[in-house]
Amino acid sequence: MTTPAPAQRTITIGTRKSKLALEQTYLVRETLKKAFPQYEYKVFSKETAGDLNTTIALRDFTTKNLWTEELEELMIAGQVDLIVHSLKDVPTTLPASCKLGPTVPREDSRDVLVVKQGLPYKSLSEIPAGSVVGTSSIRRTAQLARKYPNLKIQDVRGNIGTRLSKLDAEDSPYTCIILAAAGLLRLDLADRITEYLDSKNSGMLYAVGQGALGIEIRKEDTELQKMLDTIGHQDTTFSVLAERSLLRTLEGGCSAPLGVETEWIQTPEGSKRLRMRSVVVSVDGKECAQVELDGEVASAESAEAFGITVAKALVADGAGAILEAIQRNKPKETVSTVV
Ligand SMILES: NCc1[nH]cc(CCC(=O)O)c1CC(=O)O
Repeated sequence: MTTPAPAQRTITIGTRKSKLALEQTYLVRETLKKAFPQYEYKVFSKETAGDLNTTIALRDFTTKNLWTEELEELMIAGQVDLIVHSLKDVPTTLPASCKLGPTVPREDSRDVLVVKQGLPYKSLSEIPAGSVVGTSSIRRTAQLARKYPNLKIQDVRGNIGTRLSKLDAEDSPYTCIILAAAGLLRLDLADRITEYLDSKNSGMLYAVGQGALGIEIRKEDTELQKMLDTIGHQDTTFSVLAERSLLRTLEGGCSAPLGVETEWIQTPEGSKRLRMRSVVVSVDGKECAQVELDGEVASAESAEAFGITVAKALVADGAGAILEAIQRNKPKETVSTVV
């Protein structure tokens, strides 16, 4: 005798409508489908406040959680069951009834240089003094001001495709722009990458969570939690927990000019440690706090504890004063979301 199949749950995945957001959502859907073929999967996409307003510099927005809030409301109301985000756009504190689950392997987390089509420059160090670099990120701006004080920085907004067209336009002011590698790679635009930036070649560190996906669910949804436990990639999950704990502890929110670089280091004894480089730079590039630490990270708890340890070391190195100065100079209630 065969037992009747249990009623099949349909899992609705919420996402923004951008090409990148949809690509990332399909990736999670396919991973889930492969591990749990017995479920039905649906995608629900929605334009968020962040997508709809492309003129105001994002750091002047006054609504919080530009990219995430509306989708979270739908999830709390039960209309979607899971949201796929670019993790770096997810605030460090979530609504009380939501949480992030374990996540899939991270894409390349570095920033990249993209040079205007037709120009010969091969690296950031070759860009001539006085050239205009496009970025709207306070983190990229501050680090560029510190390492490349002779370059000029100008806002560039819009999704990745829009930014590339703005760069390549004949009358464009930009010589180059800085983007996340992950977005370009996921959109099959690797040929636009001129140089991968890191602590060694350019001193540029990336945003907390960059290149990773944030998979958000309702706290009470133990079924989906278990499914994510199965597909989750532990190295990624632990590194981003540590990075987000660092950011949360510094309390700069997304507006902190905080750069990180994490990597797993194999010890001679055969265990692994998480190495975290971190930097907080004043917007003009004149002040800088930086710390590199290795941490014993073998659980969610130790990952979060390590983030706090790095935050304390950064504050001891002067990060507190830099962040306070930024808070003081900002209009009240304003949050920056371009990271
Ligand atoms: N802030 C926008 C944003 N959010 C996520 C990505 C790219 C993908 C990622 O970092 O995961 C980008 C574009 C960029 O910074 O170039």
